[in-house]
Amino acid sequence: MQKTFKNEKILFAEPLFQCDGLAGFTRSELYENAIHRTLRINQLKKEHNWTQEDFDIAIRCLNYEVGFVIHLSMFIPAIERLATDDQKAKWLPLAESYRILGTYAQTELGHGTNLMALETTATFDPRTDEFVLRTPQLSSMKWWPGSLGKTATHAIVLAQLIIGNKNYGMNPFMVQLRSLEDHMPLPGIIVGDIGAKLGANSNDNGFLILNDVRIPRENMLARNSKVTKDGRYIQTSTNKANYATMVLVRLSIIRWAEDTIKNGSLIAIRYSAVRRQSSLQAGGPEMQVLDYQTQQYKIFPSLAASYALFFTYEAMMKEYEIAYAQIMRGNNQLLGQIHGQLSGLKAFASDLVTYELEMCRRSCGGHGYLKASVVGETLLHTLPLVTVEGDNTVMYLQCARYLLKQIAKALAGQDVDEPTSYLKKDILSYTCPVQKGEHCTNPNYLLKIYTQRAHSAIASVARQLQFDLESGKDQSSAFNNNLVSLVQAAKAHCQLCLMKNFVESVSALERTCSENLASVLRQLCLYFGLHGIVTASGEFLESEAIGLQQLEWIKAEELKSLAAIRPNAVALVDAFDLHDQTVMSALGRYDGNAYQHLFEAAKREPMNQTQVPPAYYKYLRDLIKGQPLAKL
Ligand SMILES: CCCCCCCC/C=C\CCC/C=C/C(=O)SCCNC(=O)CCNC(=O)[C@H](O)C(C)(C)COP(=O)(O)OP(=O)(O)OC[C@H]1O[C@@H](n2cnc3c(N)ncnc32)[C@H](O)[C@@H]1OP(=O)(O)O
Ligand SMILES: Cc1cc2nc3c(=O)[nH]c(=O)nc-3n(C[C@H](O)[C@H](O)[C@H](O)COP(=O)(O)OP(=O)(O)OC[C@H]3O[C@@H](n4cnc5c(N)ncnc54)[C@H](O)[C@@H]3O)c2cc1C
Repeated sequence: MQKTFKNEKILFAEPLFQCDGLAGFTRSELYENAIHRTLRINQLKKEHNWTQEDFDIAIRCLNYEVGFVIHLSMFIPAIERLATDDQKAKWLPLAESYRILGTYAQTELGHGTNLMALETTATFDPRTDEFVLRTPQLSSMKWWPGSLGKTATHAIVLAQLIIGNKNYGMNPFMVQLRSLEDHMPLPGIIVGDIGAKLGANSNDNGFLILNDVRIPRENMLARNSKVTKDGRYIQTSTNKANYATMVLVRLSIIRWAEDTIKNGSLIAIRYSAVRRQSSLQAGGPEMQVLDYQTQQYKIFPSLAASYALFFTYEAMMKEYEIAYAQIMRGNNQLLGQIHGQLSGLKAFASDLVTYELEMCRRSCGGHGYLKASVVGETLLHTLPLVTVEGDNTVMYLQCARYLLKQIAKALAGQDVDEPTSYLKKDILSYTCPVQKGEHCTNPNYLLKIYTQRAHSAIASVARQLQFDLESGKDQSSAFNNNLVSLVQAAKAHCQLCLMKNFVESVSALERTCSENLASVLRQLCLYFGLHGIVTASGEFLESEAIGLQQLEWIKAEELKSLAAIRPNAVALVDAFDLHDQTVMSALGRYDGNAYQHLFEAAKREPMNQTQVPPAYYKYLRDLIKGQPLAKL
């Protein structure tokens, strides 16, 4: 599942990367530890000639609990995508050698989603051949960018470009924030950390106020548009190309989601295999809770989602690489497709894993509420994924906007993109492939059902929009009147994508792997498909992709699937090949000694380093001895 990290032993031999001790760290300690880790991984990379992929896998092995995440995942990719060749030659060597440390400063206190309304300005001053960057008001200050608070020496600031009295929209500007001599903020720069978050507190997300900060004209990243010395704005590519960095990060978030749900399902399944509680026969032996159908119903979706997201990430990486290669050659033909696909899939993947991680946590009973189980911490660290790189609702709507364009092309008899080729089919010619109970065991039949449901959802909302427009609603009112259905259509398309990638990937694997492995993967793929229909049965019925009889067969087959997966459940999470130090959970250790590891973790609890707590001497002693308490 995860390319086995041949350097795991090297990494986890060092105390710095042993995660037991992170509990109880203060924010400053977490922050410092994260920086220390990234720089040490960099040293290991040089010492052992690791590849960039090894470096990335090392960071994933540490659950991204490292420093400079934005520098690595956004600042450098943004230079690669938004800078001219000369600008790349200047800035990339500095960034790649950590001589400058960067962030991607787009979101403001008052705006995150609506990029068109960003308030930070960059006004061209032809007299000095400079841009003057300003934070006009409180709501304009940059707010949230990772590493901005205490680390970044530079930021790619997204600002409204003003020339004369004309606004040329959002453009990217390289701005130095701190001195490279003493790290102090430069004149006109006010920066700081925005405060503690629910999770990811090793990251110094920050705020930035720009008070008439001057930068040379050459600091506008000018791959897609530039300003000449005499103040002319020249657009060399679509402004949408300035959004390219976000597309890449949305792809990375799908893999982040895959990594977190693998951790969650591994913890839940391994713990459920060792936890014995209650018995079915009076006086009989206590059962492994993994044998309760309800426990399987709770956690096998996370197991199936782990594999589904793995296959979808692999497929989308290939799709992205093709699109990116074309875009970097100036051909933006695939930009709309990759944006629409990754907007929706980032939202669907992060929604899916945050829901399933909570189910994994609940399945661990009381111990799921201990930090030492880690499944709760994993959820906290995953929660931002439904917001970062675009709030999920807004991302679904971007995907829906893409789907509406595609179905309009399909209905006009024009070519459509491969991911939406199903919209060319005649929706009325569909017949449900499941005509007998045993048909439910065919993933390809299920795929046809998913396809019809997605097609129907998109066609339905397109018709409703058309009806609203013809009834006299203006474009934005008609759109707002159908947002819920648009999100529903985008989700239907994304769920189809996951199912399609799962079915096609297993089918491809069957040609090379053993029949035993093929049958296990087929079973999991089948379960993923059945469960998806059951959990959204209303939409599948509404679209007439299935009828009540089919739903009855599918629900029965889903429950049978649980029993079929049970014998392989532990092996399927072991196949993730995750080191105990990656999972970090006392409940999910490979040796299965959950109680021993829980007790070891409790003994490490700082409060247990003394037998008598300080509070005893302050408050309890007199109380217990019946002596009057001093005024508190
Ligand atoms: C090695 C270690 C690394 C580890 C890896 C870790 C991975 C990193 C994971 C987590 C880190 C995350 C840190 C967080 C970073 C951030 O959050 S950065 C800020 C992100 N902000 C957003 O995403 C803002 C969301 N809003 C938007 O994208 C836009 O405002 C919009 C909602 C899309 C609306 O766009 P716009 O205002 O322009 O208006 P529209 O009319 O909707 O769109 C106009 C046309 O542009 C097309 N479009 C829009 N966005 C994109 C895009 N991103 N790419 C391509 N094209 C885009 C849109 O389709 C319209 O086109 P059309 O006119 O042809 O239809
Ligand atoms: C941990 C973390 C790290 C981050 N790192 C960075 C970073 O490095 N750089 C950076 O620039 N930003 C960063 N961000 C900011 C992030 O990109 C924004 O928070 C995100 O884009 C959402 O925007 P918002 O916060 O303005 O939410 P809003 O858009 O204000 O969302 C609030 C509500 O309004 C709804 N809504 C908004 N617009 C619409 C619409 N058009 N239609 C329907 N509903 C709508 C949303 O669905 C949501 O329910 C980070 C955020 C977090 C939490």
